[in-house]
Amino acid sequence: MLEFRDTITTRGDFTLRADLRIEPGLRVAIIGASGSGKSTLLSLVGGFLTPDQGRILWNGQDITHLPPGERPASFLFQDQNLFPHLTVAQNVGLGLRPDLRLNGAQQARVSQVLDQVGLDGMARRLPASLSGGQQSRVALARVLLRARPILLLDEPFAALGPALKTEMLDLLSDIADQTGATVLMVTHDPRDARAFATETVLIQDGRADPPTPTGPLLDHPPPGLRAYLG
Ligand SMILES: Nc1ncnc2c1ncn2[C@@H]1O[C@H](COP(=O)(O)OP(=O)(O)OP(=O)(O)O)[C@@H](O)[C@H]1O
Repeated sequence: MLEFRDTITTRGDFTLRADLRIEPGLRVAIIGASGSGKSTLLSLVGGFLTPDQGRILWNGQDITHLPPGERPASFLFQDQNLFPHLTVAQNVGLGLRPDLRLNGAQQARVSQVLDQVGLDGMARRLPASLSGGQQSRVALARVLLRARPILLLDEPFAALGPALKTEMLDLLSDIADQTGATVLMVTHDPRDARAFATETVLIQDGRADPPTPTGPLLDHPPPGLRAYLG
């Protein structure tokens, strides 16, 4: 279980408070207006930010001050953080060893996850020679390989068209099923939240609310969310 215990985080004039729990294996959407603190919440889990007060726990362990590399989390950004000078296989292999000295078994595992995300035959290509959807698949293959218990996604597929986005969300669901990961996904699109997330954390007025079931929240949004959804 992921817990925010009375955290208070300030960034300039902005303050975000969070006191909530997320059950293991849950898929959660993070929604809220622009600038409400969605990326801030993810950064607190990923270790890129530390709260001024309060604690963050994973399965009872205090991770508040752990550096990002020691957190139980993988991060997927919109730009997919691929290295342009590395091949598809190397970009994925980074998930296992940052120095890319993979042994035979590790190389075989890279091929296996590339197959799983539909990129067989593309191992030696460079990211620039791939479509946007294929680049997303490379990033997902790396996530699959790392198999961290928490997956943090900051609008990962916002640049893709609707059909491709649905395809990627389905693939992400499969990966979450396979790894049993707890997934926190920032999205501006309520359809993504409905399609992917069992529960949703709403951020408004400087506070991240505990997760509530996505369907009822979007069917009967509180006034602030209704204004945001339009
Ligand atoms: N490095 C920073 N220094 C000062 N203030 C910051 C910094 N980064 C973010 N902020 C402020 O923190 C607040 C929350 O930012 P955050 O990026 O978490 O919002 P968001 O909900 O993810 O926004 P968006 O939907 O536009 O991406 C904003 O008011 C922003 O101006």
